[in-house]
Amino acid sequence: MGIQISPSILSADFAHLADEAAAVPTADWLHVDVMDGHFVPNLTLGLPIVESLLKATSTPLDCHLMIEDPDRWAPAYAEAGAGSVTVHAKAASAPVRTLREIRRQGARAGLALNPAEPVEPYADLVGEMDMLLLMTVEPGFGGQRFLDLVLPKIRRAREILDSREASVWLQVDGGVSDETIERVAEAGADVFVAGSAVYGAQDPASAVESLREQARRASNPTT
Ligand SMILES: O=C(CO)[C@H](O)[C@H](O)COP(=O)(O)O
Ligand SMILES: [Fe+2]
Repeated sequence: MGIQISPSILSADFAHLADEAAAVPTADWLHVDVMDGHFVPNLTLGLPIVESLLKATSTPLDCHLMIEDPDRWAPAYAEAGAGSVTVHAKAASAPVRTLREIRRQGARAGLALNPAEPVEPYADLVGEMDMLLLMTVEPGFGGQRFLDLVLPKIRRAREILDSREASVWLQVDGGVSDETIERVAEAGADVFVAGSAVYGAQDPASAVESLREQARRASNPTT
C-alpha cells in the first residue's frame, strides 16, 4: 500500500466537519478520535457523528477508539461503515474476539498500544489484526509533543511484522509533523496520523502531500 496519511479531525473545527473533511482531498483516510472521558481525560464524539460523517465524505474513516469497553462498542463502528476500527489493547478485555468481530463487520481491525506498553506480548496476535497503532503521545489530546522514546519500539514492531510476513499496517499517532515524520518513516511506520500539523496549516491539502513526500523519501532513501 505504501505510505498513507490519515489527518486527525481532532484538530479540525467540530462545527464544520463536512467542510473540514473536504479540505483534505489528498488524504488516504480521515482519522476520527473517539474519546469517552473515561479511558482518556477528554470527550470528543461518538457513533452518531461518525454516521453523519460517513454520509458527508467519501474518504474512508479510520476510527481510533479511546474508550472503555471497546469490546462492546467497536463492532458498531464497523457495521456503520468505518473503513478501519482500532481499539486499545489495554481497554479490551477480549481483544481477539473484538478484532474478529470488527473484521466480520467488514472493517479493517486495528490494535493500539500506548507509549509505555511493549509490543512483544502482542506478537502472536498479528494474524488477528490489519493494523498496529503505536501512540507517540499519551492518548487524550492533540497538539502534544512527539515522544522520541517510542522510536525503538516502532523499529521492533517493524521487525516483528516483517519476520512474520504479516501484511499488517504500522500506524503512528501523536506529534507527527514536518519535524518528526522522517524519523518515524525511517523507523518503519507506513500510516501516519497528523492532526495539528494538517489542520493547523494554512493549506491542509498541501500539508498532507508534503508529509507524504517526506515520509516516502525517508522510508525509501534511494528514490
Ligand atoms: O489520538 C490522538 C490523541 O490521543 C490524536 O490522533 C493525535 O494526538 C493527533 O493529533 P496531533 O497530530 O496534533 O498530535
Ligand atoms: Fe488518534
